[in-house]
Amino acid sequence: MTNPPAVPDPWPAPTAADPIEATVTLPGSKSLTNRALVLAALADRPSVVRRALRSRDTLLMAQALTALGAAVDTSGDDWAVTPLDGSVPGDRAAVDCGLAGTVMRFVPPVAGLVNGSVDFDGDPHMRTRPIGEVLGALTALGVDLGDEASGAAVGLPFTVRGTGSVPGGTVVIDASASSQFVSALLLAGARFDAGVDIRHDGKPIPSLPHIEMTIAMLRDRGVAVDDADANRWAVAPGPIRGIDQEIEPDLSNAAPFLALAAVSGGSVVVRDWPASTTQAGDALRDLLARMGCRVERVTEGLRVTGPAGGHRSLVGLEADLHDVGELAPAVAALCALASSPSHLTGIAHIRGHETDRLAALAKELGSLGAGVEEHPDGLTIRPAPLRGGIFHTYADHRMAHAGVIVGAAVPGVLIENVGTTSKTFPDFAGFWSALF
Ligand SMILES: O=C(O)C1=C[C@@H](OP(=O)(O)O)[C@@H](O)[C@H](O)C1
Ligand SMILES: C=C(OP(=O)(O)O)C(=O)O
Repeated sequence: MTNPPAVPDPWPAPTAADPIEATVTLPGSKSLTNRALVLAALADRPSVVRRALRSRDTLLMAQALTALGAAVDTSGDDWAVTPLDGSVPGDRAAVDCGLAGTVMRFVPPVAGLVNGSVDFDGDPHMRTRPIGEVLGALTALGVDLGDEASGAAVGLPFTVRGTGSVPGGTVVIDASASSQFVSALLLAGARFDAGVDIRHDGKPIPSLPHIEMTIAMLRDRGVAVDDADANRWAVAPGPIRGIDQEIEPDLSNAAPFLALAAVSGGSVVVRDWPASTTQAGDALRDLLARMGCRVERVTEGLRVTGPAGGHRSLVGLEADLHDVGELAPAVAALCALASSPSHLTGIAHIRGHETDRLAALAKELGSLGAGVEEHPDGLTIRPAPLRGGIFHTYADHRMAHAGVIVGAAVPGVLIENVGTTSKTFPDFAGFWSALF
């Protein structure tokens, strides 16, 4: 893999002098790639993950599964995966979770299924992201977390002492902080001796489309999942079939590109937009239409055309983003550029994402002049003239996306650490600049 050229820090976000007309082919979905890798590592035969996303989160996942004894060939666009062989090479392994929620939540249940100790840690901020419910559940399901010195582990760093099998069974968790808690247990659950039967007890679970994605991918591989009752999921014990899967483009990462059509009054086509999908990013079709964009399927993919006059003609949005919280930073940036007020609700949980996104959006959009009020579970955003300035990202790829959207409309926006976009997008700055 060739490294993208170095970009200055802070990085001057390009501003659209004219309506942008572009057709883009976006890299693969992070959520689909990392699920496909985990399932391939647990499968009964080799798999291929076609058009895999090559980014920090997915390479960390490939490294983690390799450390546990799988083989992942990441040399091309299609990644061949040889399943785990039952033992951690060298009996002890270290897993770097970086800032990837999917690595921190999805890999520990897998570590229980191999023989050997696995030490988990990650970026400094990762130590604050929630995981305690998954660790508590794993203990209840018979996994040894080996934390006799400190009592029950509640976050990074922690160690899983795998024995090669997990008894499994019934477990109750509170997944109101992250849908990934449920996905984590479901992904590995078929390989537990008794499978897994998960009940959620707590406030509503966010990001439900991501649980649907997990279930659909398990069923594609022959795993029986019972999701007939709300807040309960049961996976029968049995093999996970190794398959070839082509990864869809990342529809959440389509947000800044479609937003570029919206703010510039231009037209952007995202190639290969799936006809049906479990990706949360598909909600952009509805959200952008409600803000005044024309959204249509065309032969090549999905076309969004911004209103004549660009962002000054966008209307504000009343939206509950509970199911699609990862879209909130890009949507908030569009709302800051719109001509009427917006209320974004249902997203308390995004305070536990790569950074406290509600606080970060209020601060950074506010520092450029936007009228942003922060609530416990959302944001109110009122139209106000915006100005240039530094936009801090807090190591959050989606904060960088928010910053470039504002920068497309407002001259003089400087993105601090735009390189943080490498979490889910290779050379985002180069790709974005090429559109202006
Ligand atoms: O399972 C997944 O792939 C994801 C689930 C969601 O997490 P939360 O449920 O923590 O919001 C989403 O925001 C994240 O970007 C990816
Ligand atoms: C919340 C996100 O990521 P993670 O998978 O690290 O939770 C995100 O990408 O918006």
